[in-house]
Amino acid sequence: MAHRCSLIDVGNSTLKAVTLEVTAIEEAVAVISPIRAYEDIEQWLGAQNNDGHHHKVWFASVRDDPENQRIHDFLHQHGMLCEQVNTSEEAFGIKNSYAQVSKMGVDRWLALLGAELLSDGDCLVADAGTALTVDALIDKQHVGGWISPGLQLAKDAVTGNTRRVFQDPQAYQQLAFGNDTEQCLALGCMAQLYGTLMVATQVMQQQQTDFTLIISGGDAPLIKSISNKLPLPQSFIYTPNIVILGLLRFALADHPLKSVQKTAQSLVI
Ligand SMILES: Nc1ncnc2c1ncn2[C@@H]1O[C@H](COP(=O)(O)OP(=O)(O)OP(=O)(O)O)[C@@H](O)[C@H]1O
Ligand SMILES: CC(C)(CO)[C@@H](O)C(=O)NCCC(=O)O
Repeated sequence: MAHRCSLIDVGNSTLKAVTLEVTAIEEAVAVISPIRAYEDIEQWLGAQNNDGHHHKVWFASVRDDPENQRIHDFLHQHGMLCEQVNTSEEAFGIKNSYAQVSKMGVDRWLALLGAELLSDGDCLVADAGTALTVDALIDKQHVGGWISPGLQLAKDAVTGNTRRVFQDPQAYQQLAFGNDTEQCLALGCMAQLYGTLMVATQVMQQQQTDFTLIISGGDAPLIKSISNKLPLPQSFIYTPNIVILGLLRFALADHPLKSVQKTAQSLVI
């Protein structure tokens, strides 16, 4: 019999949530109404749960406990089972490199676990969200990573600490020099984002030549739009939300890896 489960990724700026219909026969999964706004989560969860069927929620968050507790309390009040996923030393055969694993953001850990659903071999996982994180995975071992400002944060850092630099909301999809303030700032911060990816690729190449670069997060479409101008590895993949794919592994932990990979490829959120 089919049952439902929901996956919730509480990021620094936005929340992403999706409900899956899991069928026992084909182990296929259908997506139901994804959302992005933290304020909408209670109404959304209420709507997912109104058929009275068994409903489990897999939840990961990089926010503070009071914000997480609010979601836990709501789920508890509505009789929904909730499993919070945290960063660990090892999961699904993938090993963490942190000496203190609890310090690593669960979004980075889930990105590494999700990467295996898109690429069978070694990979460099970039999540271009509020922060830009890059993490390297070789032979199922997390080698290490970087945390740097995301595109919007980088622009805010400059305008927040200067008097005469301003930004506009326009997306500049080019690798070029600018000719006015807003354009110089936008193109400069984009170049910083691309530069981080290019240097990460070079550092990875010192250890492994055959790997896939996976680019995810809210700014992945912008990076994709000029990827033909970047010296990136031969093999690269764009995916909207790799953190949700990490959660999918836990939700479908008893399904064969191949069918979870198939689900991951059809999961657009
Ligand atoms: N519809 C959108 N809503 C919010 N941000 C968007 C949207 N489309 C693109 N962006 C870009 O995505 C970035 C935020 O990415 P994302 O939504 O992945 O962040 P997040 O999950 O809150 O952050 P993080 O992954 O660091 O926790 C912003 O810097 C912005 O430039
Ligand atoms: C780096 C961010 C902010 C990226 O979302 C998150 O993963 C986080 O809060 N990390 C904690 C520090 C660490 O990962 O080492």
